[in-house]
Amino acid sequence: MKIILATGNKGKIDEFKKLLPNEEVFTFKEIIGDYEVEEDKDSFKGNAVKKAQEIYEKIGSKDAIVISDDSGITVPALNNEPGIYSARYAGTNATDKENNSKLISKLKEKNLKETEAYYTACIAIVYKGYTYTVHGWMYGKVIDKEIGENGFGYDPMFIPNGFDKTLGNLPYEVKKEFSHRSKALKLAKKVLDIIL
Ligand SMILES: O=c1nc[nH]c2c1ncn2[C@H]1C[C@H](O)[C@@H](COP(=O)(O)OP(=O)(O)OP(=O)(O)O)O1
Ligand SMILES: [Mg+2]
Repeated sequence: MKIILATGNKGKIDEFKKLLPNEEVFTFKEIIGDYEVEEDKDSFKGNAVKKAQEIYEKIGSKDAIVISDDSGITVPALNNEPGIYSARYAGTNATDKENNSKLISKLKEKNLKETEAYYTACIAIVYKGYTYTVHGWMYGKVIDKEIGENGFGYDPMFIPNGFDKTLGNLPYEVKKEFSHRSKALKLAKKVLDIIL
């Protein structure tokens, strides 16, 4: 099956390719080149739907299977920041490093060495003009420093429940078992089984 990912995030693309080893996975950039979808909705679902629908329209083939992912990390002790603003926490086009530094300063302001946090992923599928959405979550805590180089984004600051290391220091096999993205994609595969 040919699947087109409506994402420009390299970390997500690597994970989707590992999670879909038996499918032909393309990124939208390989098909239509550079394109930016404005993420102006107020939920992961709103932005995931917008990204998948806009890329599906741009590609212009009814039979294309387009999959988007809108995701982020929520820290209840910081009034649920950064949430849907995770990618632009430190400003438009902020790097992962800059976003992590901002989260670290926010935690330090509140003297929080560690606190509960969770990742959310909403995956939207668009096929034959119809849109389907599924969600997945991963629970754990964030710490006020970055440890390890594995993963991407906030992973060096995130310790999943049941572990004592950050995702920066855990192999991808662990993240693959429990991640918000893996869980959402399991549901997305069930949707594809039904609609294709
Ligand atoms: O597994 C994850 N491990 C670490 N960090 C993560 C993860 N999942 C999402 N995140 C963070 C990265 C980014 O700061 C934000 C996603 O923002 P989000 O708009 O969905 O993605 P993006 O702008 O990087 O790429 P795109 O919109 O093209 O899919 O949450
Ligand atoms: Mg984005």
